[in-house]
Amino acid sequence: MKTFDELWAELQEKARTRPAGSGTVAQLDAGVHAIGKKLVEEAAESWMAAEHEGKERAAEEISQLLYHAQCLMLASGLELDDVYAHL
Ligand SMILES: N=c1c2ncn([C@@H]3O[C@H](COP(=O)(O)OP(=O)(O)OP(=O)(O)O)[C@@H](O)[C@H]3O)c2ncn1[C@@H]1O[C@H](COP(=O)(O)O)[C@@H](O)[C@H]1O
Repeated sequence: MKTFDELWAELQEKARTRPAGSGTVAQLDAGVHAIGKKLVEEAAESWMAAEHEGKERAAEEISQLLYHAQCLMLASGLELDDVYAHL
């Protein structure tokens, strides 16, 4: 198990070191447009899971939504504080 902040630190490190086989590096290379499409897909899957598939599936899909949101932040050059400033 990891927290949102721990995942963010891990993804920043992946972006910096670009290890072979990293899905995050592949996402970043695919770019903002591709990541944005994935984010929307995960949002829809989160909605459907929450409405029809129960708490466990909803939690799983929302975790993927958060992951792709972090990828979009990295691809856009955003830091956590840039987002937190609007909360
Ligand atoms: N938390 C995640 C995570 N959540 C979702 N995903 C990606 O999102 C996909 C989920 O999409 P779907 O369920 O729609 O499955 P899919 O349609 O088969 O996915 P694709 O065909 O689009 O790859 C997964 O296949 C992963 O590629 C994640 N990929 C990585 N992480 C974590 O990110 C960290 C870095 O990962 P790497 O960069 O791969 O080392 C690690 O701690 C991982 O656990």
